[in-house]
Amino acid sequence: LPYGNFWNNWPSTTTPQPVTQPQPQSQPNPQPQTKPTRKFRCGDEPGSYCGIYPPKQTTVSLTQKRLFSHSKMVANKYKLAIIGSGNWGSAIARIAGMNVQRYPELFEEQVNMYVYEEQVDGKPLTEIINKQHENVKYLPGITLPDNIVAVNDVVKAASGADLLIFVLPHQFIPGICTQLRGKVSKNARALSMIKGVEVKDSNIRIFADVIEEILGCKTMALSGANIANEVAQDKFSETTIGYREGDLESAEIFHKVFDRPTFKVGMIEDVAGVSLCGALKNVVAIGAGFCDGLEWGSNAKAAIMRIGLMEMKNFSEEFFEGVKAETFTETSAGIADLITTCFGGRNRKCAEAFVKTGKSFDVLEKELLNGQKLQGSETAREVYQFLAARGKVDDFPLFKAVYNISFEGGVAQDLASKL
Ligand SMILES: NC(=O)C1=CN([C@@H]2O[C@H](COP(=O)(O)OP(=O)(O)OC[C@H]3O[C@@H](n4cnc5c(N)ncnc54)[C@H](O)[C@@H]3O)[C@@H](O)[C@H]2O)C=CC1
Ligand SMILES: O=C(CO)COP(=O)(O)O
Repeated sequence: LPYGNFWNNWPSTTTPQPVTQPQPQSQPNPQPQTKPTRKFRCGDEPGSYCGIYPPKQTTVSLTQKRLFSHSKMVANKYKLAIIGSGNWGSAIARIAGMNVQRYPELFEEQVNMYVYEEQVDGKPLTEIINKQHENVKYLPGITLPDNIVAVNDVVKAASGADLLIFVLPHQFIPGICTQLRGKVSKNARALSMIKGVEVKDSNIRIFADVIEEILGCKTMALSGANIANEVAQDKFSETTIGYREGDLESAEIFHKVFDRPTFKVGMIEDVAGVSLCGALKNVVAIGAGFCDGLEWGSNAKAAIMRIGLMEMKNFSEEFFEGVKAETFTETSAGIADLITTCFGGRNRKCAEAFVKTGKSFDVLEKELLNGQKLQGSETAREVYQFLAARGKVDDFPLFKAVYNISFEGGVAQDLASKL
């Protein structure tokens, strides 16, 4: 693997490694040190830094020192709770459940997983999960580790947790966080895996900010090219943690929760960029699905993806501060997730069916997804409403066209002429 050098070099033992500082070479005419023009370089020469992951030696020593001297660590172990149990929620619970067993010195073994209770074949889903260790509705055929415990009360599920992972369809987050308000320690750290945005009139927020504001605990984001069924089968993929300015320490703890040989976790100091990539690529995937429904072929889909990437980046840079261009072009959360979703995701699938059947997205979600939720059509509506409130709709012709075709009766065949 060409990038194997810098994804992750976590040690297999907990023994701190000595840091070897590179010795300066004596040169007859030393040149003044020039800063690289790019903030991040990609390559696997020693010391290279792809922007996704810091170089090996620094990371190993820093991480070990910080994690193992952290006051929480000395007193007791991190307790993890997963808030959500859909297709991705269950896949990520499997990963986290295996990793907390891999690092028993760091984490408490039991991981509560909040399950929105429903009856499946006459039995509560929580009961089925706890007996069979399988989420038969949202991730059938995959065994969950037996330290994952399904809990149907979100406050009980989160009780005592130091690390909270939010992985629910975005429309349910405000309700869930309101139930949790005041019930979660402000010292807990949270991570949002939600691919969506919150829009209220001319205001827009990423869900890491929504969660942080309601619960009062530091929240970062994880997003990537992660079709849940593939991750659950241990097919290789990458993902990206976007962390707050200066908070690499928290990111490193979550890195321990998720990183595995087949699930490589990169990190970048850009919580907004990572979150917005995850939300906006779903709108582009609706456009890609329209292309498939129209049987326009690969060139057309590539064009939608190219234009979509530009709109994702322009939108994020215009309305959010500190977003990094390289999040879009160099991380799994950016270009890689756009590609996988436009080829293999639920949004693409339903948008293809939208064109072929003429049914609405609400109907198709029910008919095709068996309880799973579409995020892209709702995000298209929310982004359009936000842009309309800001008077900026015409600056984003793809987002505008996806909304028009999805909700205003626009003709899918006119997609290209609208761009
Ligand atoms: N499935 C995938 O491949 C991936 C999904 N994501 C993102 O992860 C987030 C969660 O998606 P999934 O886990 O796939 O969910 P899902 O779409 O598979 O499942 C829907 C979930 O919502 C729950 N639910 C239904 N009504 C509810 C209510 N009123 N309150 C609370 N929960 C309710 C259901 O019980 C179920 O767990 C989304 O933002 C999605 O975009 C991210 C990466 C991959
Ligand atoms: O986010 C995803 C893959 O990274 C899944 O996308 P869909 O919701 O379109 O299936």
